[in-house]
Parts: sequence; C-alpha cells; structure tokens
Amino acid sequence: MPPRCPTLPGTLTPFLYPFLFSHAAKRASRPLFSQFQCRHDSSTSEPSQPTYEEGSHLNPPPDEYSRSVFSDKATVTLFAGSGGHGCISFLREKYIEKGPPNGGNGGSGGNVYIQAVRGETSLHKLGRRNILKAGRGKNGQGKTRGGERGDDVVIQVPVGTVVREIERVDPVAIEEQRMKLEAGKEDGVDGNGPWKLSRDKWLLYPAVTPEDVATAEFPSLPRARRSTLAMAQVKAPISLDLSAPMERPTLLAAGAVGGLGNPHFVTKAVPRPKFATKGEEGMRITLELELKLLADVGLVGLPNAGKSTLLRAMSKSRARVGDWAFTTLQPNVGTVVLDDHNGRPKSQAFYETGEPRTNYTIADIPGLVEDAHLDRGLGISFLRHVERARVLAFVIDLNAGDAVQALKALWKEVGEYERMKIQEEKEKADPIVEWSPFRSAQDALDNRQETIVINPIGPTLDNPLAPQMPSIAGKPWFVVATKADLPGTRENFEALKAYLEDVGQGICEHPSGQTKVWEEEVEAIPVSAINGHGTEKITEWVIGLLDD
Ligand SMILES: Nc1nc2c(ncn2[C@@H]2O[C@H](COP(=O)(O)OP(=O)(O)OP(=O)(O)O)[C@@H](O)[C@H]2O)c(=O)[nH]1
Ligand SMILES: [Mg+2]
Repeated sequence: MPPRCPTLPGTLTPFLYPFLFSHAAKRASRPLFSQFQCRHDSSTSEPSQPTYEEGSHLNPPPDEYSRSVFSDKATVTLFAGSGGHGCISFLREKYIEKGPPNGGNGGSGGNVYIQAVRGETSLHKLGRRNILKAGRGKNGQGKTRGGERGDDVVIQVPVGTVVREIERVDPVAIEEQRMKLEAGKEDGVDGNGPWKLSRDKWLLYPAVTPEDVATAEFPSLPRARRSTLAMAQVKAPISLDLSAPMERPTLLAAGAVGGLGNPHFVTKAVPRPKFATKGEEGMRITLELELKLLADVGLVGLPNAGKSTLLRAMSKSRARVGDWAFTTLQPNVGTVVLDDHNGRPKSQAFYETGEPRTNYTIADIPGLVEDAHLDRGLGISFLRHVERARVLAFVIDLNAGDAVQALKALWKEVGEYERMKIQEEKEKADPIVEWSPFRSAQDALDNRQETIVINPIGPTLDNPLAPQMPSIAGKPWFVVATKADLPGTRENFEALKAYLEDVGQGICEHPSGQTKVWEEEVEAIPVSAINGHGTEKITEWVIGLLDD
C-alpha cells in the first residue's frame, strides 16, 4: 500500500493554504493529537500542475474496487433449538433379567442471543443468511445419561441497531393455551382424555408393535415445560434499541427443554414403562433489524465531490471512485484506526463508556442532488442515511463553483427532508378518531360527526425540535473542502471560511434555515483527498466533536 501521505515531487507542495490553516488550528480548542501533524510546505503559492500517483490507493485503477456490500435493514427468522428426545432404556446386568428403567432425558436446545458490537458496520451478513437456527439438543442415552445441549447462536449486530419483532411462534405457549381450553373437559374428542390425544408426543420402545401403540395406555402427558432460562429472555414482543456496545449477549429465545426418559413414568402398575417423551419444539421468532446509527461521521456532499476518495484516504476502504456522478449508490462505511502502532491509542479520546477510543467510523453517503428531498435521484433513501450519523461532514468540491452555494444547497435538502420527516411523525402522533354518537333518530338523520384528536404529542411544525426526535440541524457538523490541490481553489475556500465565521457569529443565517441548531464553531478543513493531504486534521476535529 502506498504511504498515507505520499509526497510527490513537484506537486502540492504549497498545499492547503497554510496561513489559513494554522490560524484555524490555533483557534481550535481540541488539539488532541499533539504529535499528529501533517507535514506541509510553508509556501503559499497555488499549485500549477497537479499530478497524481496513477493506480495508487487514492487514485485506483477500475479493478481495485471492492464490491460494496452494505445493508441497513435485515429480516431474520430465528429458531431456538428443539429439545432432544428422552431415552427408553433398561438396566442390563448379569443375573438381572428385567432391570429397572434408566433412560436419560434429552438435552435442551441451543439458545439464540443478540449482541451489539463495535466493528460491525452493516446488516448485510444477517440479511443474506436470513434464517438462523440454534442446535437441537441431543437425545438422552441409557445408563441415565442426559443428552448434550444444542449449540447456541449469537447474532452480532452493529451498535445502533433497532430490533423489532414481527412474528413469534412459541409451541410451548400454543400447548399451554390448548391445555387451558381443554382443562374443563373430561374426555377428548376421541374419548381418550385431553392429554392422551397427543400420541405424537410419546416415544415408544422399538419392540412395541403398531397394535400395542394403538391400544397403549399412556399416563397423562406432562405439562409443556419451558427451560428455566426462559425467565431471562427479552420480553415479548421484542423491541430493542441497541445503541451501546454490549459486554454480554442478551437472550432472545431460550432453547426448548428435552424430553423425559422412561424412569419418569414408573408407577406401581407400570414398573418398566416402554415410553419416553419427545423434546419440545423450539420457538421461532421473525425479527426486523434496522441500523439507526450508521457511523460516527457521515460524509454529505453533492455527487462527484470526492467523498469516496476522502473515505479511501482516511480508512482502508476500497470504495468505488469515478469522475462522474453517482459512482456510489449505497453507503460505504470505513473505520479510521487511531492507534499509533505502539500498542497505545494515539489520542486521549474516549468512548461514551469511558474506555479509550481506538477508532471511529466514517460513512460515505451517496451524493445528494437538488430536490433530493422530493425523492429525486434516489434522494429520500440517501437522505435517510444522513440522520444516522453522529457528526456530519459536508464535503464541498472547491473546484466545482461557489463553495458557499454548494453548502447552502446541501443544507437545503437536508433541512427540507427533516421538515418532511417531522410532518410525517406529527401525523403519526396525532391519531384522529372519527366518532358519530347517534343519540337519537334525528341525530342519525343529521349524520352528525365529531372529530376527536387524542394526545397531540411529539414534535410539531411549531416546535420541530421537540425532545425524542433526532434533529439533523442539532448534530455537530463541519465542512471538508476537498480538491484543494487544484489551481484557483484558494479564493473559494477563503469565501467559504468567511461565510462559516459569519454563521458562527450570527451575522449570516444558519444554512439549515432553522433556529435551534448546533451552535459551536463550524470548522472548514481544506484537504486533497487524492493525495491524502490534510486528512489528519479531520481526525483531530472529529475526535473533538465525538468527545463533546
Ligand atoms: N484533484 C482532485 N481530485 C479529486 C480529489 N478527490 C477526489 N477527486 C476526484 O474526483 C472524482 C470523484 O471522486 P469520488 O470520490 O468518486 O466522488 P464521490 O463524491 O464519491 O462521487 P459520487 O459517489 O458519485 O457521489 C474522481 O475522479 C476523483 O479522482 C482531490 O482531492 N483532488
Ligand atoms: Mg462516491
């Protein structure tokens, strides 16, 4: 791999307007990476002939791209393990002709757990597998040996996943329900008593003939049993918001218990029972998973701004790069490792849990076009990702016209989208009940109708930033001014910087057009992603924002 900051002879030496940059660095109150400075020349003249290292990681040949695999939604069906069958066996020893029963119980089925972990960034693996089955418990064996437990399944999901239950089939609950319904009845439909209907729940000794089965007198079937672990299960219906990494997995579905061996059915009348019970069937749960938090930083920009190149410059991502719009059609998430390769984290940054931060994630979001909020150019599906980043980095191409206008255009789309979402939420939160209490015949003839609005809760248009709503304008943000290596971009950057200063001082309106916004200093960081220059400053800034 080429070095992170390749210094090409004759190019980019005056890179990144040092006089502007050093001023910003001085003002920034977050110098967490003291030893982490990008080397750049002190000359301030514009570059004349940009040349890039062809075929490098940042300017890759077409066959160097990895296929983007990302999914923010998945539906999975989980099967808890079924229990193993009980065993029918008898002691066999010399001089003991008809030994007592000694069949072991079946092992219980495997459990299904869920765990939110750092490092996972997408749900595509789960979406692809679709069905996850815990292992079945092994059958019991002779000499009172119980069956082995089935293998557990742990579903690992990215931090920020929301889990909702769609469907649940719990055979034990169905059985309990059936028993409750038939509890009062003396006899079942076939006159054998309610419990004896379930002949399929019994296992018979191999030597038993079909006639024996038909006429066999079974004892009452034991109640459907749940494993004791079921107490620790997440309450049904499952609804989880896994917004923090979990030290231990949480139990979603406990495996079913195993069947009972034949010693359980010994009575005076039947000292050597030739039957045992089958294991319970495991439950089936269908879950819908959705990624609420995509990454720590979301790159928001117009098409072709250089977002994917920036992601490649900052992480080991092999996102597709191309000199045309819509190269990226679904988010690419990259991880920026903060380690300085000496075994110690490089920064003094910490996760919310207090542990030292070792990395952060960046999502390269597909480009937004004008009227994206009206779903132009797959707009809504792209904008959906914007609200899933903790910090927004607006990527502005300094070589593509007025940077301030580009920033305003991006904020306009984001702001409009947010307004639409709030309106949608408001409609959901205002259940309208149409009610016609006909009190008299006359009333009915008049066809009177009343409309009652119950609990107008949640954010409204008057109060768009009401609590419990994630607000995009309230997220920390900054600007990455990219392609700063190209000639004639400095003025554009200066204008952008001046504009952001005005926004900070309240001279200019916030580009989102909203009033309740994130109010801290907005930094503009010039970079040349294609050369990997200036990206360290982004890391420094992001860490500061994530730490706040
Ligand atoms: N000169 C220069 N060119 C750059 C820089 N960054 C990206 N480019 C070029 O700009 C073009 C677009 O880059 P991408 O990274 O694909 O842009 P994008 O924003 O991901 O584009 P979409 O995915 O289509 O929205 C490519 O030809 C890059 O080589 C830069 O810092 N300097
Ligand atoms: Mg791209």
